[in-house]
Amino acid sequence: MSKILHQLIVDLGERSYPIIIGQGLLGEVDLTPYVTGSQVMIVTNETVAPLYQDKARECFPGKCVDLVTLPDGEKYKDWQTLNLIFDGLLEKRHTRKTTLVALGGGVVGDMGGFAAACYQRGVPFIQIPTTLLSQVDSSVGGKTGINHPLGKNMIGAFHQPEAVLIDTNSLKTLPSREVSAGLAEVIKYGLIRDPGFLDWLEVNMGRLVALEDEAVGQAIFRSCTCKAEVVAKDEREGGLRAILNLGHTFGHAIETFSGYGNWLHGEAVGVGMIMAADLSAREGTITREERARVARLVSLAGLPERPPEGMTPDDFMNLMAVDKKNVDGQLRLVLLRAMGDAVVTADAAVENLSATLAGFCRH
Ligand SMILES: NC(=O)c1ccc[n+]([C@@H]2O[C@H](COP(=O)([O-])OP(=O)(O)OC[C@H]3O[C@@H](n4cnc5c(N)ncnc54)[C@H](O)[C@@H]3O)[C@@H](O)[C@H]2O)c1
Ligand SMILES: O=C(O)C(=O)C[C@@H](O)[C@H](O)[C@H](O)COP(=O)(O)O
Ligand SMILES: [Zn+2]
Repeated sequence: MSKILHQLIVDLGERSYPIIIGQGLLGEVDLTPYVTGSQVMIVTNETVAPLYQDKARECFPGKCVDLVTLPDGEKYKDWQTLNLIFDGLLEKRHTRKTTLVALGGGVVGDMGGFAAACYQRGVPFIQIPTTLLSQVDSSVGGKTGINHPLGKNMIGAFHQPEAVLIDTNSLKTLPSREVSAGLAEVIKYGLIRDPGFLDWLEVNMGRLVALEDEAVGQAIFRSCTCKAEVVAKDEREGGLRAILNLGHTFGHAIETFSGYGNWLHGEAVGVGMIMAADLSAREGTITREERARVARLVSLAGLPERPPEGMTPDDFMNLMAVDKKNVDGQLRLVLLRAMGDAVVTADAAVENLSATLAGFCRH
């Protein structure tokens, strides 16, 4: 039985779109109102295709539906693999009226969205996220792209979807390591904007790790609400949106250092948020107890608390030097002004940053 639990709108004027959240929605919800032409191309990967492609096809009755299956993994979030999507579109003669559908986790979502932004100078797309991370974060907001060996998500475009369909039942096949990775981004929302959500997470983390339906539905709804509000205020990251990058300056450095896919995005962001909290405590904006509270939450989610063995402060500094938030060569970090309140700043004292890096790189 299918049940829509929540529906919200990302309010972007003529580019507004719904996020439909519920149980058993795949195969039950008719998505053709969000499709303009007669053709649909589902972009997915070799893990997700056998699990969900049949149900996904059923969301597009009366349409001509094709499928491109990508290899699975963050290491394939690159130019070469992106090109497989264009190959499939051209081989099947998809026109500029086609609609792409990204069916999978954040990797498929970011690549499918970027392909949609580029193909014949831009075609519409729909997000059907199937990991917790993609349901709480990557499917919303229109950031799309691929990695470069020298930096995460360095090539991409802002391209908003027509709709986001979140079926929480798809999480039942997700490995527990991936559930924990998704919880890192959930914790992020509490830290940047919603102190009440932080309190709730402390009480309910066990239920989330165990994927209890009611708790997971709540966490997805609150996360998407927070992201939708921030994106509606600052679609292209002119200012406020950068708070969604809490933990990512350190986290992206960890992902690039360790080789894409060895550390999951959520794992790297979890450590990055503890590092950002540590630096905030050194800057005096939160207490040492609050810093410990962040580490505890990350650990409760089943995530690592320290960067990879062998990563040095210099590795961090070199990789963070290409961070997209930097301006005129100045490192800008998202720090906590208080628990539940984040700010982007270039003003962290160099000696405090050095102390944070030294503390975390001591193994
Ligand atoms: N665009 C954004 O705003 C944004 C936000 C956050 C993260 N991201 C990006 O998202 C990516 C991470 O996304 P992710 O954590 O979803 O990883 P992922 O896409 O690699 O998916 C994780 C794993 O789960 C598998 N999988 C997906 N759905 C499944 C299901 N229902 N059952 C079983 N297995 C399933 C995938 O095949 C993969 O092996 C990173 O590249 C990150 O940079 C983008
Ligand atoms: O949507 C955003 O904005 C975010 O920053 C969300 C992040 O969780 C996500 O990982 C995003 O892809 C990072 O963007 P980037 O611009 O730092 O590459
Ligand atoms: Zn992220």
